[in-house]
Formats: sequence, structure tokens, C-alpha cells
Amino acid sequence: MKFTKMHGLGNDFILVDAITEQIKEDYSHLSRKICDRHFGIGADGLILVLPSEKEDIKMRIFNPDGSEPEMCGNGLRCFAKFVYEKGIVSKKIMTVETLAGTMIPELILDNNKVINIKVDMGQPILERSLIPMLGNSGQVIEETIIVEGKEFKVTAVSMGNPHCIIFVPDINEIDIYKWGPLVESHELFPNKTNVEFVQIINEEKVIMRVWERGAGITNACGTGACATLVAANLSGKTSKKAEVQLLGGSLYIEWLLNGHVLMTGSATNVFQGEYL
Ligand SMILES: N[C@@H](CCC[C@H](N)C(=O)O)C(=O)O
Repeated sequence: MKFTKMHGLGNDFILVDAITEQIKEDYSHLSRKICDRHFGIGADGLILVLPSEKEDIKMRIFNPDGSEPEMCGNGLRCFAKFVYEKGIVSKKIMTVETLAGTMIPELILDNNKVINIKVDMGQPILERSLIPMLGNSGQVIEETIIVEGKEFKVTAVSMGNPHCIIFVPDINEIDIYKWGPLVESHELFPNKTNVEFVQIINEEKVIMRVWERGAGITNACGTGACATLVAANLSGKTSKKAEVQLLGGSLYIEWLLNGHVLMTGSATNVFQGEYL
């Protein structure tokens, strides 16, 4: 099976053209095997290129634990660059079918090379039951939850996939290895959740660290950065446009007047290979 290894700010993926490659194995099982960093290729996710009946192309993504998330922001930028460079889709603005609906990446070119990708990530979902998070209906903005006896103020946002944002005064003081998995599997989140810890620098800059559902700590999370900007704006901490600094670099996020969220960032090819 031919594959390409790519990353978006150090959030790394194995991309496979599943239109050409005949994959007989169950995708979830395959993802667990090849994402393993010791016994496989190693990645934060497996991304498959598939035909779509209604859009230009379809993306499916699997976490390293084999679960299938609805969406992946960094993965989508890699996906758009991959299908364009492989000649699978020749449009610079393409429509991509995902489990979270249609996403619209736009390739930004310089001398025919893809230097950045801007993605219309659609509208965030704020209604609690749709995130989903248990409890009374309405939005969840800085609401107190108890995790193993400790109080956290959480804001819940879905970008197709669930995110729980926790603002902290100092990002270096939080033990993500401890609290990340506990919040991810908290009983209030029936589908589990991605967890973002966020320090506000100013109205236009924040630092974010993530514990991803099904993957653990990663260097960056695109949907998490979008959810963070929405949460920070809703709670009056930032404007509607901000740089989100992650371990692997920065994403630029804007919440437009039409309610859609725009994410701009890079995607990088690492190597190509054949999985035996
Ligand atoms: N890293 C991704 C998100 C991948 C999916 C996530 N682990 C989930 O289960 O929802 C991104 O860049 O958005």
C-alpha cells in the first residue's frame, strides 16, 4: 500500500489514496496498526482519500486508537494539498465531504507551490446536546465541572467534533498528561471530547495545548484551534480573529460575520513509502 506521510504543524498523518489502493483491511484496525510509532509507520491519524457522490472528494480519518472522528482541521489541510499535488482534484478551491459535513479548503499558491491552505470550517455548534454534552440545554460557557475532586471551568464547542476548552492562567502549570485523559472520558461527554488548555496572551493571541480524543497529546489541533477562538471570543477574552500558538507552530483563525470559522495554516510533505 503506497502512502504519504505529512504533517500540519507537527500533527502528523498517513495519507492513502484509497481510490487507487485496494485496501482489504478494516480501516479502524489498519489505523491502529500503522499509526503505532514502534510497530507501524507512526502518526496521529490515518487519512483516506475516497470518491464522493456529492462533493469533489471525500475524506475519512481514523485516530491511532481506531476511532473515527467527524473532522480534523490539520488533516484536512494535508488532505487538500495531497489530492491537488497528486492530480486527484485539480481545483484550488475544492469541496470535501467529511462526517461533519462539507468543508471548503482553498490552496494558496506561490510559483505553483502550495504554501498555505485556508479552510472554511463551517459554523461552530454551541448547543450543549449537539456537542454532545449532558445537562440542561443551552450554551456551555465557563461552566464548572468537577474532575476527580478538582473544579474546572469549561467551554464546550463542536467543530463537527467535540472540544472542551479550559482557560488557565499559565499553560506551563497544567499537567496535561493527568487532566487531559480524565476530561476526555468525563461522564458529561458521551462521545468523549478533545481537551484544550488555553492561556490568553492578548485579544489577538493565545497559547493552546491539546489532549486529543483517541490520540493523546499532539503538537497541534486545527479543529481545537477553531473551537478555542470561538470559546475565547464568546467569553469576552479575544476578538474574532486571533493567532493560536501551538507546540508545532501557529494557526490563524477568524470567526466571520456569517458565522463560519476560517482556519489558515501550512501542510508539509515528509516522505512517501510503501507499507508491506
Ligand atoms: N488533530 C485534529 C483532530 C483529530 C480528531 C480528534 N482526535 C477527534 O477525535 O475528534 C485536528 O487538527 O483537528
